[in-house]
Amino acid sequence: MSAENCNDVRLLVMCTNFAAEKHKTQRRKNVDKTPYINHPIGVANILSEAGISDVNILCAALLHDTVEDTDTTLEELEKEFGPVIAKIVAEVTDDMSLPSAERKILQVQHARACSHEAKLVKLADKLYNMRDLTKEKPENWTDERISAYYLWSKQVIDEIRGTNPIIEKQLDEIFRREGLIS
Ligand SMILES: Nc1nc2c(ncn2[C@@H]2O[C@H](COP(=O)(O)OP(=O)(O)O)[C@@H](OP(=O)(O)OP(=O)(O)O)[C@H]2O)c(=O)[nH]1
Ligand SMILES: [Mn+2]
Repeated sequence: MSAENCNDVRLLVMCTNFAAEKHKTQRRKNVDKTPYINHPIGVANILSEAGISDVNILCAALLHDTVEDTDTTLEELEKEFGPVIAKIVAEVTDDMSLPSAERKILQVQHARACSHEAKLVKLADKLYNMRDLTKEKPENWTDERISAYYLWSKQVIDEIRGTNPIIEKQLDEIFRREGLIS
């Protein structure tokens, strides 16, 4: 069954299954080595909780790290799930051939030009990762690296404010607690 003939529920299940297969050998960087798929599912859950019901956005959230972190290509996503979902994923995918520091600068520079759909996925991605950071330090991360992640996340978020008040309020609670806003 091709994506254009699918109902929304079918599409969501297909994307969840696709992401689970692609991330199946990956783990988060926490001590318990949580399965990586918890992250994309959690990002989609943040969006759903905030009232987002656009299936293309929720599917893009489920798939958002497949191209960056697995052998998945954008062409594959387009073939499986259509151009709308593939484009949102493309917008939130870093060029992994570049050094980490350069990717971080580019995220700040490119954030504002992203589509509304991609900005929503970005907000939820950063919220999930910062919540993880407040729960537990990733293995081998120094306090300085954690502080730098909060600071950089705020730089990205500051470029895309006005996208979703519910998620931005939750982000601001974290930034306030970290002393990055008053
Ligand atoms: N906080 C946290 N992050 C973890 C953990 N395990 C894996 N990650 C991933 O690590 C990335 C952040 O670590 P960095 O060191 O800054 O990433 P980098 O390798 O791409 O430079 C996030 O990627 P991302 O989702 O692509 O987002 P982004 O940071 O590129 O926005 C996040 O999903 C964990 O246990 N805690
Ligand atoms: Mn992510």
